[in-house]
Amino acid sequence: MGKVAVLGAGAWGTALAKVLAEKGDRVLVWSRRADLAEQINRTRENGRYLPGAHLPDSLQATSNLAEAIDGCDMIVFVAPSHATRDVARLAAPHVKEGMLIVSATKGIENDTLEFMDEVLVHELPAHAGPNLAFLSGPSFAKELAAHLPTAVVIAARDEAVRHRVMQRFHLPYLRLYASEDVVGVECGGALKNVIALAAGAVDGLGLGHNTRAALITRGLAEIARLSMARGGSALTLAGLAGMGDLVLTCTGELSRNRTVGMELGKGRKLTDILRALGHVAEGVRTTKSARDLSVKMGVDMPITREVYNVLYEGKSVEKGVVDLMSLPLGPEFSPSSS
Ligand SMILES: NC(=O)c1ccc[n+]([C@@H]2O[C@H](COP(=O)([O-])OP(=O)(O)OC[C@H]3O[C@@H](n4cnc5c(N)ncnc54)[C@H](O)[C@@H]3O)[C@@H](O)[C@H]2O)c1
Ligand SMILES: O=P(O)(O)OC[C@H](O)CO
Repeated sequence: MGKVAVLGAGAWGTALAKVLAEKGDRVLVWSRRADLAEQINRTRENGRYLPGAHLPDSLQATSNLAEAIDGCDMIVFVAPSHATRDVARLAAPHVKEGMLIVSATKGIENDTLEFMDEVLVHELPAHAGPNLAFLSGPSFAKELAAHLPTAVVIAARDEAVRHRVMQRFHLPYLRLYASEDVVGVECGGALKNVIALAAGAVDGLGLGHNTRAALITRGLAEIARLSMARGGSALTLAGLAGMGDLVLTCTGELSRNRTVGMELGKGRKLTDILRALGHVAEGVRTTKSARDLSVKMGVDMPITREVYNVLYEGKSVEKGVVDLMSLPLGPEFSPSSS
């Protein structure tokens, strides 16, 4: 077994670090906040982001990034997407040849419109390419930490890297599937959060199961359109990183993105909702990136557009629903239809 650096001490970083420690690795979790690192080491629990999950002694936390990476053979990037570039820049001087690099973050950067694949390749050009893998799929941190059976995808362009990373995470309660479609897996993970905001919003408005099912299905259609326009495979979106994660996030009560949507649907203000949430809801920033990407690439993404209008243009959820229902009628399946 080896030593792993997990860069990000939120709910997901802590849950994945716990998995790796239970598998037998020595794990150092990097927290940018020294007080959180100290609290994790003292109490064997991340009381701020993953309360109630006991952390093994082989998992330690540190606020020293160089110490976290020193001597490790795998680095897991799991900060929120808007922080990944900064974390990668801080990590870059310490990364050594041959280290496996895994991203478990789901999101698209604002401004550059880059997915984590592109961010990491740009910031770690000497290391990220062949050794880079992505972990995605339907997985709430709290349920994984409680050992509830979970299945996710490991995407990497290199077959040996896929295999090595799958072996590192595999436990009786965590099953991994391999994919070579990095683009599709990243699109599914990032864009399901946007659709979950919409699904939460219609639930918050009190609309029915028909509405939610329509949103999930048509949401998947527009995720697939963007993914295929970027070179991803349509089949990936029928899998764990596509439909699997979309269904989980649009229906699961643990979802932060769905919660934000529900509160919007009930008429609360976004700033108030985010302040009370206390965790990242990646869909809020990713909606802007996805909308900009859809305009730039000429891909029709009507649900994403309406979520953008609600979040950033002050449109009401009710009007967003009316406008989606009034779109021109057309075929269910077409590369461009809404
Ligand atoms: N929580 C889950 O169930 C889950 C599951 C799968 C994937 N993810 C993904 O994992 C990523 C992280 O989510 P999370 O649930 O751990 O978030 P979280 O809200 O629980 O924690 C966020 C963490 O990031 C840190 N952070 C914030 N800004 C930072 C910065 N600028 N630099 C360094 N660290 C910073 C915070 O201090 C905190 O430790 C997201 O992309 C999310 O979509 C989460
Ligand atoms: O709680 P959410 O909405 O950030 O979703 C968490 C995971 O991405 C679910 O797979």
